[in-house]
Amino acid sequence: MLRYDEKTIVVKYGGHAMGDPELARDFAEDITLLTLAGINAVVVHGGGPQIGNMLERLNIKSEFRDGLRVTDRATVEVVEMVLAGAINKDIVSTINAAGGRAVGLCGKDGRMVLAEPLKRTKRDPDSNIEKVVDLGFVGEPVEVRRDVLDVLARQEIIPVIAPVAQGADGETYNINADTFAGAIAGALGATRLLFLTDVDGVLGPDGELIRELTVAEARRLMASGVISGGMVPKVETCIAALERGVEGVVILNGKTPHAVLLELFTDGGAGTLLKR
Ligand SMILES: Nc1ncnc2c1ncn2[C@@H]1O[C@H](COP(=O)(O)OP(=O)(O)O)[C@@H](O)[C@H]1O
Ligand SMILES: CC(=O)N[C@@H](CCC(=O)OP(=O)(O)O)C(=O)O
Repeated sequence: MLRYDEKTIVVKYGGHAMGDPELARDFAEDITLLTLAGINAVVVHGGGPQIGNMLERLNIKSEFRDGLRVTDRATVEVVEMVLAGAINKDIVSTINAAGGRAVGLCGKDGRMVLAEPLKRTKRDPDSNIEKVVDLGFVGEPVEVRRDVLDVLARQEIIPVIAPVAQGADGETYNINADTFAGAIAGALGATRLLFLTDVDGVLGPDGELIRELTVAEARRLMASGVISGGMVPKVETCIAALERGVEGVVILNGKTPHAVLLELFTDGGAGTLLKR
């Protein structure tokens, strides 16, 4: 349940939670209401399935490794077009229609987020040597400047942010939206970080919803493969956010009408609450 002194809430709106116009209106109304109530609501969105559709229409093959899209130059162009273009403006329009004032941004705007190429290594099972996994233009946020968001918050303008950012090398990087949302929440000192996805939360080995999950349990479920695919970067981000001091980190179903208000204003909340 939301406390009176909580001011900044970051909501990650996943690509799988989008698509239904009625649910999109509910989401926009929830975000607008939070802002009217004096809360700085910040939206970070994804769009993985929508990028996939566009790549398919353009006949560009795409593959994921451990939940991240391998991103070559042609792919990053499409990623920026779909995320910072179509999806970002769609969410801005829906919030504006609900009576809020939204501004669409990506990490490049105002040099909000500086990206570095993601360095990920994996142990080769045959040789037992750590090898660098090359994901191309996949980035990680290494610096976040909050001043652009502070200016907007003072005017009660809702930032809607696409997870695309520039590197010091001037290149455009594709950042996993969960990771990006975690970095924004950390920089803002947000008290809550909500992940809206297409499942009720983290599901256990028998498909049951886990209402509360400690960091140690989450790590066990990732190691055993119960948590896999796109849920991995989400849970890893939750753990990092908890370590950075974000108090409430929740994964919930964005396909539930008014999921955000339900989570914040009912006793039991919804979805999976991650705890230290
Ligand atoms: N243990 C798990 N519990 C819930 N979902 C899981 C689990 N393991 C893997 N997943 C997958 O993770 C998906 C959510 O991640 P993702 O597809 O990246 O969503 P989003 O687009 O919202 O970020 C679920 O739809 C499900 O297929
Ligand atoms: C590096 C990487 O994988 N980037 C993601 C960015 C979008 C995203 O994360 O969208 P969802 O939240 O809807 O999954 C991608 O290209 O799909």
